[in-house]
Amino acid sequence: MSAAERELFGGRLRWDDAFVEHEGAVARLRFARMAAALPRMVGVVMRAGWETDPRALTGVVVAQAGQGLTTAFGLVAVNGVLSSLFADGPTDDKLRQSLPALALLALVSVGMALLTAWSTAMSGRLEPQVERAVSLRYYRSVTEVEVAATERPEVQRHLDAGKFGTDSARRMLTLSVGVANVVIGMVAAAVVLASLHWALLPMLLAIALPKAWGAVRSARREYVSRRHWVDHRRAVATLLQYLTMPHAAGEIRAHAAGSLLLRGYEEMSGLMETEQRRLARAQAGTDLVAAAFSGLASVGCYGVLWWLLTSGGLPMAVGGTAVVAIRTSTARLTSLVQQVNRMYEEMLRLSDTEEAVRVASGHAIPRTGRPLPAPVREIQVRDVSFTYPGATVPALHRVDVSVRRGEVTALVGANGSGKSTLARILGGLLLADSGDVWWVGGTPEGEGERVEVRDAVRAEVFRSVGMLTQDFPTWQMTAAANIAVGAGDRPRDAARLKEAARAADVDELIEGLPHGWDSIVFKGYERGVQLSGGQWQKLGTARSLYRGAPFLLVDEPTSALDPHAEIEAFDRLRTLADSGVAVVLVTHRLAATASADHIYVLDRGHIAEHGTHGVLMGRAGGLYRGMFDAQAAQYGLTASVAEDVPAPRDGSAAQSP
Ligand SMILES: Nc1ncnc2c1ncn2[C@@H]1O[C@H](COP(=O)(O)OP(=O)(O)OP(=O)(O)O)[C@@H](O)[C@H]1O
Repeated sequence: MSAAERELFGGRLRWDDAFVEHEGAVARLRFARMAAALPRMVGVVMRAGWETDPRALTGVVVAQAGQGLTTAFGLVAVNGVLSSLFADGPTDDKLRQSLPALALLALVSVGMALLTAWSTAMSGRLEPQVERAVSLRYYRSVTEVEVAATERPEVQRHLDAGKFGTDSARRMLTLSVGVANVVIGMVAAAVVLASLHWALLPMLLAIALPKAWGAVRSARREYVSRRHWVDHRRAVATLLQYLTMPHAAGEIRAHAAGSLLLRGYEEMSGLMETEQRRLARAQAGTDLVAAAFSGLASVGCYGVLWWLLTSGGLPMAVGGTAVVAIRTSTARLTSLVQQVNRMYEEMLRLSDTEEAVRVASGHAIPRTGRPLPAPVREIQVRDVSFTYPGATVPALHRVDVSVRRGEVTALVGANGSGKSTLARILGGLLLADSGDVWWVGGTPEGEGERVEVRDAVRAEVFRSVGMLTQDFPTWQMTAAANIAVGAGDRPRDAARLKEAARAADVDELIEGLPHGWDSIVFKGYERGVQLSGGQWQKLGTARSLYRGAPFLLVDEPTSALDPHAEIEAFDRLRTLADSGVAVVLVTHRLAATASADHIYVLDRGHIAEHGTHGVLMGRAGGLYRGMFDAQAAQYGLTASVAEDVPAPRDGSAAQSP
């Protein structure tokens, strides 16, 4: 382990053997399993090819088969030429007799060139399509995985490992075509050889086997090494990424973080070089052993040929053809070994992608279920507990919360008390470990039918929720796209886009940008501009409003806004609630919660208090009052002044859970 590894990542970044074993990676490496998996993986690639461009795939297959046949004809022609030349008689006659076979040889060369060109054109057309098909399958299944499942390290590792196999599909196709080409050629040569003399075939195999063994052994060694070093490799790549990230540029210079990162890179990549050296040495050793056995087999092969010729078991012409076939087959073999070696590695990566798709579908968000009541009146969280995978303490413990349309519900509490987790439970992103989350229908006057979120059509749940998370994504796309991405399941509606931007007070800003709505809100692009933190937050709010959902979950929506903008933003949320939307507001700004209809105070995953602002302030020694007074004191307000904040709309009593 390097010093940088300890300093920056707290310890050794290597997958241990037990984990790799547990993941089944080593089991998958066994030769027999790999040999069995090869046709399946080639099948995956071929199926993707057939689904995207059947004509191109047919073209490739026909061209390959044609090349094999052409090779066989070539050897027959060589045999014909040699038989004519070795026959008794005057040289002129022998040459004349060999002319038809020579003409066939010329024809074979032309045919081979045409078929190679056709195969190149067809596989060039097919390869990118196969890569796209496999990538789409992988990324589609990854985006359908339950959020909670993505938090589990064993699922995350599978999904991560699968990423590397998407372009392997393309390379697998190229290699499959190459290998098929060589194999067909060799099979053709083998058939011709076997028909000349049965003993020639085992000789060819004896030359081939040691090289194949060496190739598989080296590929396997490299794969195991790559699995062990995957975290380390990712960490090194991250260090380099930081160096060029625009938002890290300031710290990299002002805090000299750049020197620290570069030192880390130098040390850690040095360690990887040591591993590369080890692999190269091991590979050289394996190659030597394989070459030695293959060489011995070649000597034996030519010895047998010699004996056959001298003992009269083989005519001279057939011996000549055999030498040509062995020479070309050995050249083909070298290319085969190189390609199989690469194919084996690509196959391992592709099988990681296949495994990721399988794991992802095992944790996919269900597509079916009960439809939500229409209209939904409120969400009732009942006795809900939730622990993040790998955590020892529950993030939520036996929580009861009701969120109604037409009201602002505030969630407050110390850092880590569970507010964001509760918001994600409300939004259907996380499913409770125990307890229920009911989506209740009806009108303000009366409760209707109810559906538990696990049984519901989740797509309908997502359609009913707009959300602005604390760390919402800032897409490197246009301002318009950054809002429209709030409803990726609908065609873009320009009028509603403008309306959402106006409601979030960001319309004038966008229209004033050099390229207006088409400005890319990321510097570095030709139409790129840089937005401030507060401007981004307004854009994020516009995105959640564009969703137009009856439930709006906003997590610290004003943390980057100036005081005036903040007051306006909270006023707008109030207006939105008055229009019938359920607004769930997660915030530390307690001045803003004063006008909320209901406030839940979380403490280490429990609901410690709930009620209106007025009532919670009436609880001497209460958590809410303590937090509010602490904030008021920062502004130099006395308790009596602080109590002058707007009164809640109703006078409901404080309730304790
Ligand atoms: N993805 C996660 N994986 C594991 N634990 C998590 C994850 N997200 C949050 N936690 C843990 O769950 C607890 C509740 O976190 P949560 O983000 O809900 O708190 P919060 O009240 O929103 O905090 P803050 O005010 O700091 O945003 C914390 O102990 C936190 O460390």
